[in-house]
Amino acid sequence: MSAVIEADGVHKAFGPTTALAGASIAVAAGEVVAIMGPSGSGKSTLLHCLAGIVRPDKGVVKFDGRDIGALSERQRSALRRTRFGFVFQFGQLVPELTCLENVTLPLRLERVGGREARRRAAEWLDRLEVADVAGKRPGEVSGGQGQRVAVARALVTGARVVFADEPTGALDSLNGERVMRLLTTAARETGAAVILVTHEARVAAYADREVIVRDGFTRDLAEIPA
Ligand SMILES: Nc1ncnc2c1ncn2[C@@H]1O[C@H](COP(=O)(O)OP(=O)(O)OP(=O)(O)O)[C@@H](O)[C@H]1O
Repeated sequence: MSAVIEADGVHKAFGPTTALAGASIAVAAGEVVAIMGPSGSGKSTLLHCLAGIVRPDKGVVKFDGRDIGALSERQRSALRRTRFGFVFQFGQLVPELTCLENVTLPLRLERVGGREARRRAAEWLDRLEVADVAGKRPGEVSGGQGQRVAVARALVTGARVVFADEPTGALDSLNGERVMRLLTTAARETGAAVILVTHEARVAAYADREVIVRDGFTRDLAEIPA
């Protein structure tokens, strides 16, 4: 498998707390991987290391075969903006902007012209079945609609990797499943890899593979004897 993103032997401590103690993972283009494990086991820290938000104390993170630890902060920030998409538990949409404007934002940051950015954003809202909320502000839409707008924003730039940290954590099961169905379908169509942190087996069921983090170590579920 040729990985689009991978971590090898990643260690990270916050003061006296060891969050990761040798975590490794490799995810291919178009693959959806669920990271599961007990609370405090290091799942979010692993996601943040893969996304170049947190710098590991030891170990390597590679995107497209390149060590992202060797990049400057500015280069890593450009990588996050242009190649990575993010969906968190609470959409983190900009409340003052309409849903359409929220989705155009990453394109405008890349200097895509206004008309083209609006066209592409509208297309993504449509794919995520939220075209009808384009003109509304995030405070005027439901939790499920807001998360679908957040998924559109994550994918609109042609992200190669989508990082989703408990993307359905604040939703009821029906809305959670709809978000997962649309996210995974869109990712498989575009060839984006999805790294999904979740507590819920029902959500992880949308992934191709599960990786378990326990006490800062990773284990591929396929490697654990039944
Ligand atoms: N910025 C930080 N400063 C100090 N300690 C931190 C920080 N981030 C994480 N930790 C600690 O590192 C460990 C792993 O945290 P992390 O958030 O990665 O776990 P998690 O598996 O995502 O947990 P949860 O499922 O509860 O969200 C925990 O003991 C946590 O308290």
